[in-house]
Amino acid sequence: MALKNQNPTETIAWKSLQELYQGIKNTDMKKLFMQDSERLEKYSLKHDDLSLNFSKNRINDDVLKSLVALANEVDLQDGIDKMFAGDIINETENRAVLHTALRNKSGNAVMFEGENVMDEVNDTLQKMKVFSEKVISGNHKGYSGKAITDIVNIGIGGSDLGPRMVVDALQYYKNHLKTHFISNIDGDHVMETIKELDPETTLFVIVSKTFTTQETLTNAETVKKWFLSKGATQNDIQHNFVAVSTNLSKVAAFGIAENNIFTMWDWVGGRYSLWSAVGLSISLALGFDNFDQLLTGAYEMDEHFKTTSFDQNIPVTLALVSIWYNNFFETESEVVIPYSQYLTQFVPYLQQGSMESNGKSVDRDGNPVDYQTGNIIWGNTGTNVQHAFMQLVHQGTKLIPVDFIGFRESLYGNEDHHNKLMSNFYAQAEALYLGKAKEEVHLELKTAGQQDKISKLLPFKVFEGNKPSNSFLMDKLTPKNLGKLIATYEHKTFVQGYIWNIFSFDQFGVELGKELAKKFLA
Ligand SMILES: O=P(O)(O)OC[C@H]1O[C@H](O)[C@H](O)[C@@H](O)[C@@H]1O
Repeated sequence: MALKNQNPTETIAWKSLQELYQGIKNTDMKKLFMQDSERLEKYSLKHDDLSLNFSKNRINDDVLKSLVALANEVDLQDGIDKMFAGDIINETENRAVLHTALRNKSGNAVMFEGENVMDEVNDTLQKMKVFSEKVISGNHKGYSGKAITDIVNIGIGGSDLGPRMVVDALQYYKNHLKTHFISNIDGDHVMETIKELDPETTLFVIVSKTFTTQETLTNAETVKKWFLSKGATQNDIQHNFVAVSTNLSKVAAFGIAENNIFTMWDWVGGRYSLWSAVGLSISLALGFDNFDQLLTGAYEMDEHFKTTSFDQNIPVTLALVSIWYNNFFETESEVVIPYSQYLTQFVPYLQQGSMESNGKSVDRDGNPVDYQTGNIIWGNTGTNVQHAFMQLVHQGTKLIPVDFIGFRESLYGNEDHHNKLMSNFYAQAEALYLGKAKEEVHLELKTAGQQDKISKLLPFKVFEGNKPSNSFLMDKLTPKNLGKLIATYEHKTFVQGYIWNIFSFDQFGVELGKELAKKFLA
């Protein structure tokens, strides 16, 4: 069944949010904290060791109630249920959206077109497990009989960003296999990556849902030529090349043996596909058990998302608060700052997930929307960003809500570093919230004996404050916690797209450039 079609701006809740916005837009959050001694506790949500503190936002109980009322008025629960049930909610492509089935650990069936998709999902997972174990143990040999030492993932977009990010984020858990990612059509990318590789001991994983993507096919052909030029034969391809795709005939035409194809399905969107065989590089690099833990974490977040009331629901709250700024404060972007160097690739990954999903300007009826949809997502890791772009967030003219992501423990246990890292994590949220008033700056300069400079320097040293942020905290960066975090943002994206009354699961906006590039090439 199709998703409901409801212009969010015509709801009663939207109107009351507009009124509430007028009342609260300039309210100092310090005042809100003073008025309610339980604010921090009330505006924090927990799921196992993951907590979300969203108290430093320009919201109060009335705003939250109206945001939840908005979700109810557009019948968000119906949308959630339809997604999990395998309804054709990707209507423009006539597809179900079932990435949640890929991590369904409940043991329950997920029916699509009269069949339980879990049978095929589990078969593919089993195939990934067996294959990964064979490669890791050295039992799977390259064409000349040597064990594999290097894995090269060739894919782009969702067939690159997810596996690349997870392998990088969880490198602490990695085995001896070296992993490389080739995505760009830029020939220097492929040449730079393969120059040190030994064709005898390298396994190429070609990942393309459609197997028609120009970048991936060009890179795969280049790599195949290189492989064949190094003394390998056509028949050797079966030992050193595998593919992940829905397009079995195209993969076969490339020369990859049927047994070396890992299937995926139309109901998995590219940007939601790391949980499928698209995650083969993850399972190879980290071992299948770690991949499975990633799935478990995502599954646990799915359960939370599906069954928790909206006012206690982490992805829903995150989405609603984001809509509050995007549509009422008219902020344009959100910055995401993980305090872990391991999460360097997290924002590029989120950018595709969020911006390719919700960068739409017609509603589910095909009419232009007259309100803002997809946010611009950007960011990088703390503390690096404090020495780069945070100046603009603290003192620039734009209001930019921030998501901070931190961990209570580091992986190597270096307390000195971790304490310093986390003191910065807390300090940034606090600085954005508190700011620094004129009086404070005045006193500071006076105490420093710089009275003569006060009149000149004071305005430059003032921090307006009252800038919003959410803070995520988890115990440690584990495969399971990463799975939860990714699923949280996936569901946030879904909720936003649902409320904005747009289709989040197509991406026609990428096509025009592709078509024109073909013309230019000709
Ligand atoms: O996996 P593929 O079919 O090669 O697609 C790779 C990527 O390219 C497309 O243009 C889309 O924008 C992405 O959503 C997709 O992930």
